[in-house]
Amino acid sequence: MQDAKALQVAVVGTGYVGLGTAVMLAYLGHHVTGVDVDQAKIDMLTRGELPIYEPYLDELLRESAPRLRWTTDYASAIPNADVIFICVGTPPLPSGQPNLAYVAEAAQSIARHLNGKVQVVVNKSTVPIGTGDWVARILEENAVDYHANRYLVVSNPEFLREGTALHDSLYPDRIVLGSDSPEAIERMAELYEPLLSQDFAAPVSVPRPDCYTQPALVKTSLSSAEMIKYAANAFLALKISFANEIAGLCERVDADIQEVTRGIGYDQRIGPHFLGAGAGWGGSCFGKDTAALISIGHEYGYEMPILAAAIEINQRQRQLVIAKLQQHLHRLKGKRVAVLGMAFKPNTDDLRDAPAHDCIARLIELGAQVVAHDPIAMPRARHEWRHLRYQEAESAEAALRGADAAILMTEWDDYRRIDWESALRGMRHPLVIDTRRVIGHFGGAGIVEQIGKRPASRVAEVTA
Ligand SMILES: NC(=O)C1=CN([C@@H]2O[C@H](COP(=O)(O)OP(=O)(O)OC[C@H]3O[C@@H](n4cnc5c(N)ncnc54)[C@H](O)[C@@H]3O)[C@@H](O)[C@H]2O)C=CC1
Ligand SMILES: O=C(O)[C@H]1O[C@H](OP(=O)(O)OP(=O)(O)OC[C@H]2O[C@@H](n3ccc(=O)[nH]c3=O)[C@H](O)[C@@H]2O)[C@H](O)[C@@H](O)[C@@H]1O
Repeated sequence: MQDAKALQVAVVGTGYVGLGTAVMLAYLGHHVTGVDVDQAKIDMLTRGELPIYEPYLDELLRESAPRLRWTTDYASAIPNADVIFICVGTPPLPSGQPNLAYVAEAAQSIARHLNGKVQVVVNKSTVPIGTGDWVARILEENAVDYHANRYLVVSNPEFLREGTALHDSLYPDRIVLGSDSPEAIERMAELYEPLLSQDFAAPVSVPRPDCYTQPALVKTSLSSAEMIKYAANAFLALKISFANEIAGLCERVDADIQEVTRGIGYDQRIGPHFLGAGAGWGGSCFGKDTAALISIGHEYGYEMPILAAAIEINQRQRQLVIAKLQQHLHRLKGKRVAVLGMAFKPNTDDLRDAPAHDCIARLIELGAQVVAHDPIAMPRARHEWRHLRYQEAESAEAALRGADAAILMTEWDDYRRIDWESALRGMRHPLVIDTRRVIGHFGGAGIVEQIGKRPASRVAEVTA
């Protein structure tokens, strides 16, 4: 716990972002009430159980428990709050625009319980530019006892990644505070003061990373902060798509994308991160946010061809996995294909827009028999992917046994520990499409094909 002035905080929405925010702020010493409309989620949290899998969340939740409370009742959370965070979902509509219905509902519910003293309402959800002003209007129209200049709106975008959410919350590169009210920015800086301080005492459960540097505090207008979030995600998605595009050419010109990205990554203007070629990006945000940015551009008659290309390349990567299987096996009908990894990335059980989903769906469409495994996400997939007819395997090795081919979709550490030479020997046809560069040097019998690798070493065919 830190020595900062403790503020009363309400966090509306207890998904990845809401939980990360609530637990981090409680650790900083603030008194936090998490509000959600999902009674089952609130019941779980009240019992000390977690609705999602996220490393370190359990430990930090327990460490901060005395300052955390969970409820579905806005009336018990909002009136006393100095700062109110909106962390509800903004999922994509078929048009590409984000669905702002949950933000609107949350803002209306908050408005009904504002108390007339100065309260800061913070948008942490990813929302189109202009939403902060729109939320301010909702507060104004729905506040029971409205006082001008009492409800200050701030955009404080979230940059956490699933799987490392607590590290990203406690040790961010930057904190962006966008508001047209200096008073609101001041209160937010007060809230984050412990994180910005040299003496920040890191929690035992989430140790400070070796490369830690103090976060930058970026103060901007409301609109710039909203734009920063979209621009950041779009740029990261773009980097990955760029690496994937170069990877395709590498395969054709006898180069290796991993060597190429290592070579360009040392250039400080480029940097080594987010150049991992493979099955492309997935998850709940890159697809949604690139589509949203394009749709915002459309509203202003402004085309964004780079983003459109990034999305197209990303879709192509998912198809590439199946194409590689077809190159080797020709017809997939009746073939048994092992799918290793279902979550969109390791260390999470989040399945939203996971590349594995589209690959499994396509394999089933082509008549293949799919046997899938994921160390953490299988129970969730049982429910969320019940429309897909695949079999579950109790282990990766069991999935591989007797398979005609395997596709490795998520780079879980468990898959690095597999004895690949022996696993390939147990397959009916020893072929693995390793989309995440999990399998290291391979000299056994079989074919390990990796994305963006020169053909000579891509096919390691050695007779046993
Ligand atoms: N998942 C991630 O890693 C990140 C997400 N974001 C953004 O943060 C926002 C939230 O994302 P997630 O946490 O993934 O969402 P989520 O879908 O996991 O959770 C949203 C929560 O809000 C609750 N909710 C919906 N309407 C409500 C209402 N009226 N009152 C109270 N609770 C309500 C839902 O029941 C749910 O528990 C989105 O805009 C997303 O783009 C930003 C950075 C990272
Ligand atoms: O707005 C959000 O929701 C978040 O979106 C991403 O975080 P997240 O989606 O949780 O995970 P990432 O680590 O960014 O991975 C996204 C996808 O890109 C893929 N990826 C990532 C890196 C890479 O080099 N190559 C690559 O294909 C991953 O496998 C995954 O499918 C951003 O990294 C966060 O900063 C942001 O807050």
